[in-house]
Amino acid sequence: MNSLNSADNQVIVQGLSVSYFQHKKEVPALKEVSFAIPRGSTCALIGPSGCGKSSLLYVLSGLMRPSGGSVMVDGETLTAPRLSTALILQDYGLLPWKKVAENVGLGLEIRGIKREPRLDRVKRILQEVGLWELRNRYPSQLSGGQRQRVGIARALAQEPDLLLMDEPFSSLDALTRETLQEQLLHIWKNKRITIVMVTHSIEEAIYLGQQIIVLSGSPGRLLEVVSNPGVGNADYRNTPEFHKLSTMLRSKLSR
Ligand SMILES: Nc1ncnc2c1ncn2[C@@H]1O[C@H](COP(=O)(O)OP(=O)(O)OP(=O)(O)O)[C@@H](O)[C@H]1O
Repeated sequence: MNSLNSADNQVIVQGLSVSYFQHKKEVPALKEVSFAIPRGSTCALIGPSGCGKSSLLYVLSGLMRPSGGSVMVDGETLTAPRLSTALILQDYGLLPWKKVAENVGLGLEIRGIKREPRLDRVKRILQEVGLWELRNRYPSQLSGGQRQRVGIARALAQEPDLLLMDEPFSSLDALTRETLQEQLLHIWKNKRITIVMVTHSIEEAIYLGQQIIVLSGSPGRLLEVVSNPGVGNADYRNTPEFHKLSTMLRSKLSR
């Protein structure tokens, strides 16, 4: 694991605990978790259902406050959402009454970016993710994979330096999922933004996460930070290294 204090880290999580309150009773979701995420790297969060992966992502987004410990992003303690952090939720959060291009430009509109530069940026992003032809469709007229790409395009339109994704490809069929995983790697290689994703899939975590944060069962504690330098290598899925990691993570999570 890289040093928690290194200036190369964009995100530093230290002694982080998260609790919910139900009927005035504290329900711990995460307990004293510490790790760091280097700038421009990819990180996958895995662990059993209910171990606090989504809660951790919400805290990293600044939308949820921890009950203990701290999160630093770019050297500053996070106390509110940052403009350059984008969060993609499981249902993509698209507005059904707005067309693809309007959905992608939504965040920019909310931030008061003028029509002309906004439309320029939306066009560029839609072309980048191969959605320009579909710009006038409504979300209901798209496939699940296309909808997910609109969600990604909307996040990229913000020009984030930190992209947080909660199980981004979980509802997609295997082939569409692999295509989008490739596309995400392509975006990451071009833009070198920091990407943190929650996933239930061990294979997805290995394919996409240069660092894999493994959490134990509820309340989630840090079990291990696995370094995975093969991410982005050609044909990584078919390498012995990939299969070895997959066996290792499977055995860790089944204990
Ligand atoms: N709003 C809430 N109120 C009370 N408890 C909650 C709330 N949201 C989540 N929890 C609890 O906190 C714990 C962590 O939930 P979280 O959704 O972060 O886990 P997760 O690892 O993302 O789960 P999954 O893999 O099933 O999506 C769970 O025990 C869950 O029941």
